[in-house]
Order: sequence, then structure tokens, then C-alpha cells
Amino acid sequence: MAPLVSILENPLRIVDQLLLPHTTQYIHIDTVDQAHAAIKSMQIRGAPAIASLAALAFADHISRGLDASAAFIASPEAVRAEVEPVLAFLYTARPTAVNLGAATRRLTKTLDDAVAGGKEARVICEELVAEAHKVADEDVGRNKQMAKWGGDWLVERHGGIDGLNVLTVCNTGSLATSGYGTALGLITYLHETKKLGTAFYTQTAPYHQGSRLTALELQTLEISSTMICDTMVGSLFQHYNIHAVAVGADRIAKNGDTANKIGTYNAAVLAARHNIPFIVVAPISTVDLSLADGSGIPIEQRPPLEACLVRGAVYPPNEKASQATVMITPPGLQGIYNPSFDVTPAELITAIVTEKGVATRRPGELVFDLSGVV
Ligand SMILES: CSC[C@@H](O)[C@@H](O)C(=O)COP(=O)(O)O
Repeated sequence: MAPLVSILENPLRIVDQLLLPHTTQYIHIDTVDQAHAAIKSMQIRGAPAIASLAALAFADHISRGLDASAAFIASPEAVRAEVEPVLAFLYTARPTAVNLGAATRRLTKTLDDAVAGGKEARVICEELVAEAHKVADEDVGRNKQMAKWGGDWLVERHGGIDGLNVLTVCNTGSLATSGYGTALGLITYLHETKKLGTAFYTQTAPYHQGSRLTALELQTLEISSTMICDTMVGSLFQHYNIHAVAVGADRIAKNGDTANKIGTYNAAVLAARHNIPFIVVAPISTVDLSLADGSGIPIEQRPPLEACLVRGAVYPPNEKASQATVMITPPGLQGIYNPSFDVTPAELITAIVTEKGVATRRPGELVFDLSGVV
């Protein structure tokens, strides 16, 4: 079966990830406001995918202005007055994934360079649209590159054996990117090169990116897989031969400390206890060299209610009500901790894979120096 697609263009649409895996419904994104709301509500999620959607919604906004000869085409200053608030607004949609900020900064630089180069307003807008499309289009190619770097590195580390069992957390596949995926891309590459044994994945409560989205992607790709509850990682490591943990990232500090989906840190601590390589797979746009370490990474706190609810299909199947959201806590429960991400310290990470290659820590060092990688 064809891989799932998170974003379709012309007209811009996204698959509503709140309804997956039981309903596949594409929703139109006609405005920057709709893109912001879709990212915030997690109808689309995954650090690269939200950067791609923000860039494409921005491109559509500018294109519509060009087609309609909008007032902001009047001068370079008017373009700037239009563009800067739109980019600043998109950047506020979710705080931890730095790719969104990397995309908005990249587009701001395109604007600055074009204005400094004395270009006329229409040309500046055309360059902005082209650059925004590049943000989304580049993603698939670099994902395939990272998957190969990381997959080949892992196979070599294990002496070229087949049947590698890899655990992943959350969803980092086609749904979380413009296509192919990061950590799930590595798993897909191992499958394609016949080196994969089984892909294990956590359910990833409370949003269940694992049991709803990774499950669907692996099923669609016909990759041999096994789901575990988040609480079973230690048991898995005790009872199965797991050759690696591969995860994505929302932001990586200069020293390699990595923010990723809540539960990643637990898996990293247990992987270290069991001497299992722990691999982070993420594009360079995820590295934030402005942060020396992970203590400065903003961690998004999701609404407490999200941790009290489970969404899914009615079971056993019932024609009257196909989907339902149920509350699993007593009504009115107070005191709920619901951070969306945690930070895994660099010392627990064996390798960080970007499109430039595989970075490892120097022998005896607890941290990475990623300044040379970016
Ligand atoms: C290629 S996706 C990388 C990360 O964004 C992913 O691992 C993750 O943590 C996603 O979190 P989410 O809250 O679903 O957006």
C-alpha cells in the first residue's frame, strides 16, 4: 500500500490526525489562521510536518496576495509589514519544535536579503513563495538520506547481521514529516534492505501517536511490528533482544541534549541500563545552537484534559456511533501533569543522525559538539 500522506497541495489540505486511524479525512487549509489552529490542536503534528504546513500556508497567503495585486505588493516596506507578523504568528503555534522557528527565520532571511538587494515588491514575494515551497519539498530527500546514514551505521555496529529489532517512540513517519519519516524512516530503510526484524513502538500516551499513527503507518507499509504500552519498555529490554532505540527530536541543544515526545527519556535511561544504542534521527533544522544545553528548551504543557481522555472507534463496532472520546478519569480531577516533551541528556544518546551523517560523542566525553554539524 502507498505510504500515508500528511499534506497535499493545490489546494492545500492535511489529513486530520485527530481522526486517524479510523477515519481518513482531509481538511482544507485556506488561511494562515487555519494552519495555526491545525498545528495547535494537533490535527497535524511532528516537528518537520508542522514546519512544512506553516511554510506552505504562508506561501499560499503570499501567492493569493500576488494574484489579487493586494495592497502589500505596493512596496518592499509593505511586503515586510505584511510578512513579519504572519511569520511571527505561525511561530507561536507550538513552542518546542524548533523546525517551525527555523522555517520562519529562513523566510525572514529571504525577505531581508531580497529587500537589501533592492528587489521590487513583486519579486520579493515570488522569492518568498519559492523559498517556502523549498522548506516543505526538501524534507523527503533529507529523510531518506538520514535513514540510510543511520540504518547503515546500525547494521555495521551490529556486524552486518539481519533481524535487527528496533524500538521507537511516538510517530516520526510520513505523517510527522513531508514523507518517509525520520526515526520511522530509519526503520523503513532497514525493512527495505531486509535488515529489520521487528519494529517495536510504544503507545505513547496520552495522545497515542504510537498506537494510532505509528501502528497505522507500519501496517500500511506491511512492516513487521509489535506495539507495547509505555510502561513495558523495561520488560521488553529484559525479555527481547533489542538492537537499538531510534527516536525523532523536536529540538536538540548544542551539546546534544534532545527534547522529544514525553517518554523518550524513560526509554533512554532503560536503554543505557541494558547497553542498547540510543539513536536520535532529526534534520539539521532541529538543532538549536543558541542553546548550550537542554535546560533552555521550552517544554510545551498540553491542556490537562488531554491526559484524561482517550479518542477512538467504538468497540465493538457500532454503526450509530463510529468514533468516540471517552474520559478515563473521575470528572473534575485536579492536579494533572501533562508535559508534551521531555529532555534526554546527551550522555544517554549514542548517536545523532542528521542529513550530514552520524555524529557520535568523543570517547570519554558525555556531550556532543554539534556546532560543526550545522
Ligand atoms: C519526525 S517527528 C519528530 C518529533 O516531532 C516527534 O518525535 C515528536 O515528538 C512529535 O510530537 P507531537 O507532539 O506529536 O508533535
